[in-house]
Amino acid sequence: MRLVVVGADGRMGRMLVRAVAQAEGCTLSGAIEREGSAALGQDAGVLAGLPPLGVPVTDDPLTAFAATDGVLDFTGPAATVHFAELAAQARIVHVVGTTGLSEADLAKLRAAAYHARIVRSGNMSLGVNLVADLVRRVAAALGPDFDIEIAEMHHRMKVDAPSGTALLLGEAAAEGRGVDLAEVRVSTRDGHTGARRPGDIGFATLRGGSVVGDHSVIFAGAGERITISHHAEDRGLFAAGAVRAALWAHPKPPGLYSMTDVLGL
Ligand SMILES: NC(=O)C1=CN([C@@H]2O[C@H](COP(=O)(O)OP(=O)(O)OC[C@H]3O[C@@H](n4cnc5c(N)ncnc54)[C@H](OP(=O)(O)O)[C@@H]3O)[C@@H](O)[C@H]2O)C=CC1
Ligand SMILES: O=C(O)C1=N[C@H](C(=O)O)C[C@H](O)C1
Repeated sequence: MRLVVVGADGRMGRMLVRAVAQAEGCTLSGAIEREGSAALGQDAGVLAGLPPLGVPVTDDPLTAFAATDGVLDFTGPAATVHFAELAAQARIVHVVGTTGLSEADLAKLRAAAYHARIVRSGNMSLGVNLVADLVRRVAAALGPDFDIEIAEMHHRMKVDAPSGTALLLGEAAAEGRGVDLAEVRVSTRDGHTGARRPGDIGFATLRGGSVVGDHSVIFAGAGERITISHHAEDRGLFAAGAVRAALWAHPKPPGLYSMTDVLGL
């Protein structure tokens, strides 16, 4: 399968280039960065710390998408919406790891999925998706007597909050409880907040250093507390998941899929 990496000079972009180069059955057919990027013209393999792959970074996604089977996209919301339109026109696979997408962005992805095969997840690792399944079942089993709080910590350069993974875990908890996350989500607390509203799902965001991704879902009851945690130690996890998602989606009909579909959970 031919794959293009967009945002090829980013933290995840470089990991994706490595994962594609090392995956059986995949070749890197293009590497994209934005206009004016210092990475333009450089070999994507060399940028990723590999021997040259003969794939220079360009700012021309249209040409790259016309000669590929799929695109791996861990960039930013505006770029991802743009790439989704181009991937739909080219009828290719679009793996979206980008987080911080708004409801309007998601609606555009849903529209693009009439023509493209899109796999989107706030976290592409097997471990987090297994944890989400566990959280859904624990939330259903414990019921509303247990308060649910989700804590996350990421590196100092992360720009969106709560993390995509925290929201994915929140969705799982809400689903287990049979409620809509939007109705019960509390993302900030500051000042005289009053007592906790029963049924709320709270989020706490920490940022600092080089943390790849830590998440904990806390079920706090009267006299006992259950904590389910995941610690990502290497971004290679997410890149491997993205390549797996692209290979999985290649023969599928157009649609919007998740890692739960890819992993068969
Ligand atoms: N779902 C998952 O499993 C994971 C998701 N993520 C998400 O992936 C995203 C990227 O994270 P990370 O790699 O750390 O961020 P980086 O900022 O390191 O990388 C993003 C890259 O995309 C580039 N980019 C942005 N806009 C465009 C554009 N229009 N055209 C081409 N390139 C563009 C950026 O260039 P420039 O610097 O010039 O803006 C940058 O090189 C985030 O949303 C993050 O939350 C991260 C890890 C795992
Ligand atoms: O920005 C990151 O780094 C990460 N983003 C994703 C998220 O928002 O959950 C996944 C992972 O935790 C790393």
